[in-house]
Amino acid sequence: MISNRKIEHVEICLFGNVEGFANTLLDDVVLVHQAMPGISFDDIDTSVNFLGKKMSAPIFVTGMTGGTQELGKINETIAEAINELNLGMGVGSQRIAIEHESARQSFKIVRDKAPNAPILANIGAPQLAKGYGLKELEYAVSMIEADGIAVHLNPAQELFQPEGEPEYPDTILSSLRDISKSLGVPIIIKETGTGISMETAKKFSDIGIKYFDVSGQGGTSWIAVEMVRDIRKNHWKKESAELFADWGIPTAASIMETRFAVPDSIIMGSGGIRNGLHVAKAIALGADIAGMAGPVIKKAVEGKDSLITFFNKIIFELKASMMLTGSKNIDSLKRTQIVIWNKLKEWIESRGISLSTYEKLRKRE
Ligand SMILES: CC(C)CCOP(=O)(O)OP(=O)(O)O
Ligand SMILES: [Mg+2]
Repeated sequence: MISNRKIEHVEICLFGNVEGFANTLLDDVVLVHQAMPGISFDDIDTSVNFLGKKMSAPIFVTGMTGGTQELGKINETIAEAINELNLGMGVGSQRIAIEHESARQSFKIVRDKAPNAPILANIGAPQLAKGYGLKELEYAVSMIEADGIAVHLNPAQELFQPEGEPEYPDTILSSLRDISKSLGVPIIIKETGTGISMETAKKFSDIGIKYFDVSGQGGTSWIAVEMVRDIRKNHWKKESAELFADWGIPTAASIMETRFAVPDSIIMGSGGIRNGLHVAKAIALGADIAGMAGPVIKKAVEGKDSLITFFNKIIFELKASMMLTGSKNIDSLKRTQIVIWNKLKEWIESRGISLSTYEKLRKRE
């Protein structure tokens, strides 16, 4: 029963050991301190526009859950918090709500509680290879009056999921190209903890899709989540899942690869973003906004106030990073001076990305 998988996913993300298998490489990005910042803390403006709507800060809760009454409660708490703070959020895969009418309210509650926020619908790419088309994506969007839809790419997770569907034929690309022409809202290509490469970003920009949620390695490992499910079921894949638990492209590298491959893309830097300094680094490195999931759901189950306190801490840390780099707003943060060293420098050199070329793209010159 699909709802069992939905509940297991959340329970494992909350209480399981599914992080720390890998590294975002954000530690290899240093924001250069400016001792004479030229701005005062209270003058800092963290607002951004995303999906045609204004957010108070470049912080987006990426799609996680939905499908049952209790999972709907989590969506409700997150929606109340992002509504109060003028942030944005996505929902978890709506496949369950397309297949079961009873699951719809757990997603609809998000728009009810956040009437003006930028909100993303969510469908998995495997379903596009198994008959889903414009009708299903339009239904997912209309269910929550979404401003866009995240199509999640999760081949690694499907490979190790006991009941997984590791089916990613190129027909998904032609189907998305056709759907994007009539859908009416943008399609965001969203990875799920293993990151987007230059080659993958290019495949989607070639069909006119330029929104990416990179969801790189370094946060929740969805291979590890499915490994836990394999172990519980004593599934033969469990040991192989452990071998691949740290598979993927580190978040910092994936932001750079996507920006380099598609200079005019809109990038959500996500995967292991845990604090406001990570948010600032992701944006300085080349993302337009930052995405968070794991830490948000952990606070959401403590209640709205706990989640709001958490977001306020993140926003303070973002503003502190902006103060100490002399960045008065998010556009200037995108152009602030950075150092890229250690493993991240080795990664981009071995991938043929020239730092001088990248600097121009990063600063949108
Ligand atoms: C997107 C992923 C991180 C979580 C959902 O994976 P899933 O295969 O259970 O999603 P579906 O219900 O769409 O198959
Ligand atoms: Mg799936």
